[in-house]
Amino acid sequence: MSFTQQLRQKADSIWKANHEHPFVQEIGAGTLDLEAFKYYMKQDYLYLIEYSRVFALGAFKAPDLETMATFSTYLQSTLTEEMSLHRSYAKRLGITEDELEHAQPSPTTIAYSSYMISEAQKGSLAQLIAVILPCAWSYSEIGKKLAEIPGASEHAHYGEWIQMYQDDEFAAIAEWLCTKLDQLASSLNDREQEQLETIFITSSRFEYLFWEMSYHQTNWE
Ligand SMILES: Cc1ncc(CN)c(N)n1
Repeated sequence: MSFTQQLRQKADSIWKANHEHPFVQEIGAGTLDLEAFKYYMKQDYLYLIEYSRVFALGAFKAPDLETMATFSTYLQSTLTEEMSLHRSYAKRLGITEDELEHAQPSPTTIAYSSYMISEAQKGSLAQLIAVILPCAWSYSEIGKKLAEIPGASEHAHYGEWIQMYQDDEFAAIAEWLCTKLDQLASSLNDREQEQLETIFITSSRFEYLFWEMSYHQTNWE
C-alpha cells in the first residue's frame, strides 16, 4: 500500500464523519438550508484565498521546474475555476463581491487557514503537501459520491457545486499531490513520516470542523 493510501486509511473514521456530516448529506439530498450554504460560501472563499497561497508556496519550494509549473497551474485553477464557482453562486444568491471578499472570518476559518499557512511556511515540501492533501482529496471523494445520487448534480442550488467537485480535472489535483507525497515520503525516516501523518490527520479534522461551522453558521458571537 502506498504512503498516501496508508494516510487515507489512518484518517478513515474522520473522513467517514466528513462524508456523513449533515451539511454534506443535505447538499446531496438538496435539502440544505440556503442560509447555511451562503454562510459556507463566504467562509470558503476566505479559506480558498489562503489555500491558494499554499500552492504559491509550493511553487516556491519546488525542487524542479516541472513541480513548480504544476503548483502554479493549480494556483491558477483555484483562483479562477474553483473560486469562480463561489463568485457565480454569490451573484445568484445575492452576496455582493465586497461581502464575499471581506466577510468576517470565523474562528474555524482563521484556525484552519493559519494552520495550513504555518505548516506550509515552516515545513518541507512534503509537509506542505500533507497539509493540503485532505482538502483536495476529500472534496473530490465527496463530489464523486454525491454525483451518484440520482438528480443531485442537476439540483437548482447545489448541482453546480457537485459538478465542480466530481470532475476528473478536480480529482487530478489530489492524484498529483498523492504521487508527489509518495515520492517524497519514500526517502523519509519513521519520525518524519509520522509528522506527515499528524499533519494529514489535523487537516482532516479541520475539514470536519469546517462542515460543522458552516452547518451551524458559527462565528465569534
Ligand atoms: C474547507 C475546504 N476544504 C477544501 C476545499 C477544496 N478545495 C474547499 N473548497 N474548502
